[in-house]
Order: sequence, then structure tokens, then C-alpha cells
Amino acid sequence: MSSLEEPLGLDKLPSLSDIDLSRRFSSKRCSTSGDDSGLGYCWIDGKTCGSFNSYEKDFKEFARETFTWRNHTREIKHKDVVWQNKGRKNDTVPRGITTKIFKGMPNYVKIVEVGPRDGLQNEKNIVPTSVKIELIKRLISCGLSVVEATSFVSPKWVPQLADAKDVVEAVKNLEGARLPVLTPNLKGFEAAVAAGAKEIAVFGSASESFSKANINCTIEESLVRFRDVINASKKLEIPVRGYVSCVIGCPVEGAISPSKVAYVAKQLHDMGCSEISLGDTIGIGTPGTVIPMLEAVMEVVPVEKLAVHFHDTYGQSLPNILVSLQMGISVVDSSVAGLGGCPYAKGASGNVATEDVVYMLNGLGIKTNVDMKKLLQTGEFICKSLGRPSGSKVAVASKV
Ligand SMILES: CC(C)(COP(=O)([O-])OP(=O)([O-])OC[C@H]1O[C@@H](n2cnc3c(N)ncnc32)[C@H](O)[C@@H]1OP(=O)([O-])[O-])[C@@H](O)C(=O)NCCC(=O)NCCSC(=O)C[C@@](C)(O)CC(=O)[O-]
Repeated sequence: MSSLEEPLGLDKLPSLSDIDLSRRFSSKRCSTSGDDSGLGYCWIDGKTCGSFNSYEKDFKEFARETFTWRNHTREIKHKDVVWQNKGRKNDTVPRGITTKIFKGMPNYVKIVEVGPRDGLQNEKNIVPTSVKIELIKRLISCGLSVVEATSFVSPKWVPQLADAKDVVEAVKNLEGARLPVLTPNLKGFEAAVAAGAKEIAVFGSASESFSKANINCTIEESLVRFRDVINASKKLEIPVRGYVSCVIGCPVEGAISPSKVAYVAKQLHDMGCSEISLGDTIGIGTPGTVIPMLEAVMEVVPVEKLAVHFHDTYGQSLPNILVSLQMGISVVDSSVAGLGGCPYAKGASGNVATEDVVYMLNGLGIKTNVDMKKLLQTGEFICKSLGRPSGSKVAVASKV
């Protein structure tokens, strides 16, 4: 297994002109600034749009609610959040651009915390097992309902997670969260089950080169391995999550076509994966590339089965999550303090920070059940243990 070449650079990114603007921007667009570039137009189909002034008023209402987490004193009031009141008797009449923006967004987002696995697999120094266990316990106490605990992979390739068995044995009976682990093959699956894992994940790729570098086999070979793992898990009624890496680009191959992503996602779904997480492994996606990718996948996998997994290499994770929510996705992977990166994707930075995702979702009035104060303390705990600053903007800002 060789490490991969330089990460995909900006020069290799698809330009906006490569993307079919007519698919992204509604034909019934409503003009706020009136230019022809698409900027200033709302891009979710709808019939009417409010003026910019009414949007500004609505926005002020939201902004006021956005900064409440510090003291946890106020519940977000949903009186102006039309999309959340759908179906209730006293619905506010949907109006204007605000409605268009929030149409289709979920009321609740399940956050899949991947810090203990994705976060720690790429740390230079081996993190003590006791710190990993403490991290998992703290993350559960924040209210996170899914905490990915570790991986059962070759310790030769990922020595950072060589203690997977000890970690799982220590946390397997903790209540309050599901604790899936990564298992690339039957060997990993059997070890995980023996240690007491109750949920697993298989991880494939939409890029042939990345598949070979990461899991030492082609995409088709990986699908055969996953089928074996999934069949074994079905016998034990163990739920399986499926990952697709490199959904936007690959460090070797450059841009990856949405149809390749859709193909692998569909295979995993058809095999029986209960959830498919779409990973922008090297964090090069923007809404301009994420939207067409999601469109292609949604044609073959139901949206309620999809999760998004963004790395923040180019600082695009939050806008990418926002458009994913607008497209109906309600499961978001993230990593406390923005820990993370894949050992086989050189230059890829950490996952989007859980604190930053929760902050944005709080601001949108979307429930997560995550306690921001405890989450910030957990981020502080792990950063102190690792001797590095937090990758979360919210964590940094909250200290100022
Ligand atoms: C996938 C394998 C295991 C294939 O492993 P392999 O095909 O058997 O061959 P190999 O040459 O790569 O490794 C062979 C050695 O690993 C052993 N082995 C074989 N399987 C296992 C196992 N399950 N657990 C422990 N050991 C195992 C096997 O027994 C043998 O041991 P040896 O005889 O040399 O002593 C290997 O290539 C590997 O461990 N790769 C590391 C993959 C990895 O963990 N990558 C990072 C996670 S993926 C990711 O981060 C992306 C994601 C999910 O976050 C989403 C995104 O951001 O896009």
C-alpha cells in the first residue's frame, strides 16, 4: 500500500461553469439583485418571493436566537419557522424567500460523532486507550446518540487504532448512544463482534485509486468483501452503515463523477446497509459540486437513508451541510474539535467540527439534543490530551 500523491489542488477543481446552472437555479427564480450570474436568486423552486427587506427582518429574528447556547437560557421559538410548523393548526402563512430557503429542511438532525475513530486514526502520536474511553464517555454525556468508537483494521496500517478490542470492551455496555465500529472485512467483523460491538460500518470508495490505497482492493473486490460482512451481520441482526469515500474528488484521480458515487451507494444500499454516509474525504466539495452529487445519489437511494460526511480542508463543510439539509438529508457526521483526517488522503484535514455543526443547527432552530456546553468541554478535554488547538471555530470564539 502506498501513500497517495498530493491532494487535489484548486487548479483541478471543476469550475462553476462546468456545472449545469439551470439545474441548480430555479427557472422561476426570484430576483433580489437582478444580475444574471445566479447570485442573488433563490434556487429552490417556488412561486413567490418576499422582498429583501422582509428577508432581512426574518433573518434578524433568527440571528437573535442564534446566540443562545452560551447560557442555555432560552428555547428557540418557532413562530417564524414556517417549515417547522407544517401540519400544526396555527401555521404561520408561508411567505417569501425565507420559506423557500427552509423548505424541506428537517426538524431534527442526527449527528454521528466520528471523533474517536476518524478523529484519532490520523493523530501522529498514539492516544492512550484510557483517553479514548474517556472521550467516548464524555461524548455520550453530551447527548450524541451515535458515537463511532474505533476501527477493526490492520494495526500495521492504522496503529493509532490497534487497541480497538480494548476500547470496545470498555464501552460496550454504556447506555445512551449507539457505538458503531468500522470493519472492512470478515476478519475485522469477527474481531469486532467478539469484543462486543453491536453495530458496524463498512467503508468503500467511489475512486478506484483510493479504494486500492485505503483498503487494498478494487471497488468491485471491496463490494464482494462487504457483501460477506453484511451477510454475516444479518445473521446476528447487527445494523451496518456503509461509507462511500471520495464522493467529490480523489487525491489521485481528481474529480469523481456523481454517477460513480451513485453506483457504489446503491450497491451498499441494495446489500442491506441501513445508512449510507457520503464522504468528501479530502474536503474539496462546494455546494456547486455537492448538489449534483446528492441529486445523482438520491435517484437511487432514498434520502432518509443518506448521511453526509464532510472534511473541512477548504472550509466548505458548513455550506455543504446547509445545502444537504435543504435537499432533505437529516444525518450529519462530524468530529468534536474538528479532529480527523484519513491516513490515506494526504493533506486532507479534519472533519467538520461537531461544535460548529451544532451551532449552525441551533441557529436554524433544528434540534440535535446535543448539549453545547458539555460538547465544548469535551472538545477542550481532547485538545488538551492531544496537546493541540481546537479545529472548531465555535470553540475558539467561545474562549475569547
Ligand atoms: C482493509 C485492510 C484490513 C485490508 O487488508 P488486506 O487486504 O488483508 O491486506 P493488507 O496487506 O492491507 O494487510 C494484511 C495484514 O492485515 C491483516 N488484516 C486483514 N484484515 C484485518 C483486520 N480487519 N483487522 C486486523 N488485521 C487485519 C492481515 O491478517 C495481514 O496481517 P499480516 O499477515 O501481515 O500480519 C487493510 O488494508 C487496512 O487495515 N487498511 C486501513 C484502512 C483504514 O482504516 N482506513 C481509514 C478509514 S477509511 C476513512 O477514513 C474514510 C471515511 C470512512 O472516514 C469516510 C471519508 O472520510 O471519506
